Amino acid sequence: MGTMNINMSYYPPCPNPSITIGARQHCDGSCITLLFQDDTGGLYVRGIKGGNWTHVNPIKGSLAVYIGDLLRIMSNDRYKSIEHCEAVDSSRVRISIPLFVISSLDSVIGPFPQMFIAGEKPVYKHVLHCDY
Ligand SMILES: O=C(O)CCC(=O)C(=O)O
Ligand SMILES: [Fe+2]
Repeated sequence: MGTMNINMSYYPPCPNPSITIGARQHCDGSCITLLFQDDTGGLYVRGIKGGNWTHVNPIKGSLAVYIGDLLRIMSNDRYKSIEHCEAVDSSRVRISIPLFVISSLDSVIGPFPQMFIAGEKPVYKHVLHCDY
C-alpha cells in the first residue's frame, strides 16, 4: 500500500532573490509528484543529463507532474527522477502545493522484474522503504 503527503509552501518575496536559499536542487523521494503552483512561477527543472535549468511556466489550472526516486528505482532506471529547485520572487509571494505519492515505509522497494528486458540486470537492491 502507499500513501500521499501534501505540502503547502509559502515563499515570501525577497528584494534580492539571489541571496535566498529557496528550495535547493533535489529529486523527490516520491513515486510521482503532482504540483500546483500559483502564477508567480519560480519552479525550475533540469534534464537527466544535467545542463541548463528550464523555468516551468505556470499555466492556470494545470498541475506539473514529475517522477521521483521511487519510480526510478521500481523502473530499474528506465524512468528518471527529475532534478528541480525553486526560486523566490523579488516582489510577489509564491505559493506551491506538491502532492507526493509514495509507497508505505514498511514496504520493500526495488526494481520490478517486469522492467528487465533482454537479460537486463537490476540497478538497485531491494530494501525496506524506511531504510532508503
Ligand atoms: O515549491 C515547489 O514548487 C516545489 C517544492 C518541492 O520541490 C518539494 O517540496 O519537494
Ligand atoms: Fe521537490
